Amino acid sequence: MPPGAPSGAAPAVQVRDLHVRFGEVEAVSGVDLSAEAGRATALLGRNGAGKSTTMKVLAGVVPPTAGAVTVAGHDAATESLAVKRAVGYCPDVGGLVPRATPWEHLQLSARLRRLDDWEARGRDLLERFELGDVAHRVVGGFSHGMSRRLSVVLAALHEPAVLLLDEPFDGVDPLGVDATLEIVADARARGACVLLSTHLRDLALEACSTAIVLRGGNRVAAMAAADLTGEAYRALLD
Ligand SMILES: Nc1ncnc2c1ncn2[C@@H]1O[C@H](COP(=O)(O)OP(=O)(O)OP(=O)(O)O)[C@@H](O)[C@H]1O
Repeated sequence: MPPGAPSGAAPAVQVRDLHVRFGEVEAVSGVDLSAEAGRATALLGRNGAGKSTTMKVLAGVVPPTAGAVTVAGHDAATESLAVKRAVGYCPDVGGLVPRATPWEHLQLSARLRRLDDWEARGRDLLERFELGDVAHRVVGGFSHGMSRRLSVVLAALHEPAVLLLDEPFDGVDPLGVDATLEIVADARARGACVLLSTHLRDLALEACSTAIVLRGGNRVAAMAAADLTGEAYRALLD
């Protein structure tokens, strides 16, 4: 079982009536969702639907304004540190230090998480994402796609119980997409729960067995990914 994995059959991620307010803006207004260990769940919806905000709450980065959120058995409102330890989080933007190299990012992440014997896995992940040759180059000069790849590597390094990938395919070339799909498959196979937000319905269906659609801060559908046809998706977005 992955470190920090919940015991028993409770969903790895459980969200009940989540509200998140930023000043006057209600970014999330009453989302319910649950996601199981060993499965990947896609979070879809138009720009501003509340996907990234929901992901940030699940990552322990933004506190819920109201509602009940449990991640790997930890309450996101009161145990954000335990939540941060249990998850691997690829944020939609940012999170990288421009003057540090990929290898230094891995070293820092390993130190913060007190990982032993992480170097071989770190090297392997960089190779899989074709970042081996630039492992010692500062990331300030990286393209958008290279930065996205490194963010996925950092999220996956410690084999988290809950893997949160926010727009991992954004600007990433087909080989990077394949490497990300492999990471998702590996995580599912070792019993982790994966949540993946994307605008790309085809890739969501390829990576995930369940799809959740948000609109205007609300959940408007939760279904088997295979049932989310292009027509069904467009109807949910309108
Ligand atoms: N820090 C913030 N301060 C104020 N408003 C915010 C903040 N973060 C998000 N919002 C607002 O909350 C709403 C939901 O934003 P969010 O980023 O969660 O959407 P999203 O579904 O991830 O969109 P996208 O597909 O464009 O990334 C939007 O109206 C956005 O402007």
